[in-house]
Amino acid sequence: SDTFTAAVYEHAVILPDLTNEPVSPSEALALMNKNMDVLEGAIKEAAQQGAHIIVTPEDGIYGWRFTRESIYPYLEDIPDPAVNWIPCTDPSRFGPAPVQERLSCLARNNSIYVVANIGDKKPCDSRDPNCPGDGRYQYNTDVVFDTQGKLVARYHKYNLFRGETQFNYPKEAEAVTFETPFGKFGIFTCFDILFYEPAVVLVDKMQVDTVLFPTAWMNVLPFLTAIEFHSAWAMGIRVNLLSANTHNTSKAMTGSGLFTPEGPATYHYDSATEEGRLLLAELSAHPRLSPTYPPAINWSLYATSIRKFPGESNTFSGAVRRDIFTFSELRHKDGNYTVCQGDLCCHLVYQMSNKSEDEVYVLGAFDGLHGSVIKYHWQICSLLKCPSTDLSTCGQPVETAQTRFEMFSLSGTFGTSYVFPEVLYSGVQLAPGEFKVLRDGRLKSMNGTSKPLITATLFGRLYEKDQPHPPRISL
Ligand SMILES: NC(=O)CCCC[C@@H]1SC[C@@H]2NC(=O)N[C@@H]21
Repeated sequence: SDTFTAAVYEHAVILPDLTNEPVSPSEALALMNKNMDVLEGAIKEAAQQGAHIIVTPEDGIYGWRFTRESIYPYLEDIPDPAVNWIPCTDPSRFGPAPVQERLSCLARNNSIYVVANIGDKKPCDSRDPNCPGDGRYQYNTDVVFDTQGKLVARYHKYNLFRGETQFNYPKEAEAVTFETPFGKFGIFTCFDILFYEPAVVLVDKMQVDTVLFPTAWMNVLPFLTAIEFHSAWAMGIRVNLLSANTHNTSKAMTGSGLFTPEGPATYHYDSATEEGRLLLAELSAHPRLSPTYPPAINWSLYATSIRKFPGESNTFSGAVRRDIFTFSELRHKDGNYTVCQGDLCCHLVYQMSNKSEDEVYVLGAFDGLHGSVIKYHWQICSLLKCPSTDLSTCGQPVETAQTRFEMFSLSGTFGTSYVFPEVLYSGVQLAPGEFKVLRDGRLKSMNGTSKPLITATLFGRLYEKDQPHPPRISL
């Protein structure tokens, strides 16, 4: 098929009680069944509306707040899909697997691919020098069941986020793919999206059409809210991304969407209620063959071709969380500015619709390692609203703005082809169809911004300059 209908469900996960003591297997299953009751409603609704595939979130079946011991009753042995297994029709083939059985039956009975995130356990012993002291590996795992209920994909999360001490790192990054009548799919989870393996490998080497992305993403302004970064990643790397976030406002987790190389097909962001939300859209099954598939971008062409940048003036340093940016204030209603840091020079031409005395915008540049334990290299050019007129606040989070722009054009001398274009409007809203990226690397508004602007950012990743991960320790 040329197109298919995809669904994601942002699920307000029912959490386990806060305890370090392991619960019994039946108590664990009772909690997981409560979550699967809700997911069942979403899966049935999606199937009724014609969806071919539905993605549910990371941690969506058992939540979080676990130790290595307390998550154990929630885990199942998940076999390699090569065994050709339909848990719905042969539930005890590999020992007790009630969660896989229920997910498989939901897929089979509703004729829909079901994507879920659960925990895998693999026993090991002293013949394996890396075997953890408690005799098992535990993995944060995505599973996919096809329309017959067959297990067709199993992916062990490679880039665990801080605090996921209940899980082990897999030895190697797994590039998991599977074919469907509506394109080739790849899968990874949450923090993985910021790294080369397996995310970029799936797109550039394995040439998947669509990435399945269960996530539990805490929003971080100004550059890493879920909808902002995930839509930018789909556009920058030019693939479909089906992103299902967990919904938990106290942890700033919200923001799911169906993102395409051309922009968001649909998205959801709700920091006010505790409701889940089902999203559906019709997407191209083979986006690379679509007439609207965007061309490859030379991200530094325009900025390096400017014969002489307008001189840098009045720059100052400011922190975006722990990253020290070089900023320059946009002092006038229109103009052009250049700001440099390290090997990166950022160039902005802009015209504001209204310049309010109460609002300050800056152009910022950052070229360096981000992160404390895992250090990975960012190159960022950003047009950014400051929270107040006090310049020392620039870089701190801001959710609302009043200033619209007649135009902006942002470019930079990036040393990478992996640059993700972000535009975020007041109220943490995306700007579908309102900006484009030119082949020479300029991020341009098309007819001005329809809403006030929080940030327009080119977020570059220099994967080859990332510091090696600290040892992937097994406990
Ligand atoms: N479950 C996960 O793996 C969450 C990791 C992604 C969260 C991203 S990484 C950088 C930002 N910091 C956050 O707290 N959220 C963002």
